[in-house]
Amino acid sequence: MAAQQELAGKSCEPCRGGIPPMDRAMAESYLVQVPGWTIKPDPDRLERDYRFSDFREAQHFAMRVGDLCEAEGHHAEILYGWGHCTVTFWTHKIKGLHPNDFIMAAKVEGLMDEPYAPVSDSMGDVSPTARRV
Ligand SMILES: C[C@H](O)[C@H](O)[C@H]1CNC2=NC(N)=NC(=O)C2=N1
Repeated sequence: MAAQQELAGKSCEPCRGGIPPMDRAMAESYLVQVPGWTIKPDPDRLERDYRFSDFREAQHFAMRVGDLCEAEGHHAEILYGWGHCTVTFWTHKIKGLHPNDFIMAAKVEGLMDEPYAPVSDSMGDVSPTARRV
């Protein structure tokens, strides 16, 4: 938990490539700092599936994750549906894992401590021209 908070306090550094992705041993040493996350292969990526009590809670979480990613300039793949949200990070330029991915995972963990607030009210303010058709 303390290790996770330390990781969450860091910021993502731009990764322009030209370096190898983390090897498994290094990745495992970071993984212990973000309990609940797992490493999936090809390319190596960091993933966690979160459970919620309904669709809107999962949607709310997915949107908060999206906002966090945009703020940090490091973006998750997000898949959500009724009662679940899967969040995946890897670093595209190096086709694998970078410390940025673990920093983001630790920050996403912090979102789980925030209270649920529905998003439908704020979405009502979206101008018609901004809507997708
Ligand atoms: C140019 C820009 O910084 C890059 O394309 C960023 C954007 N967001 C990203 N997000 C993730 N998850 N991995 C990346 O390699 C990545 N690269």
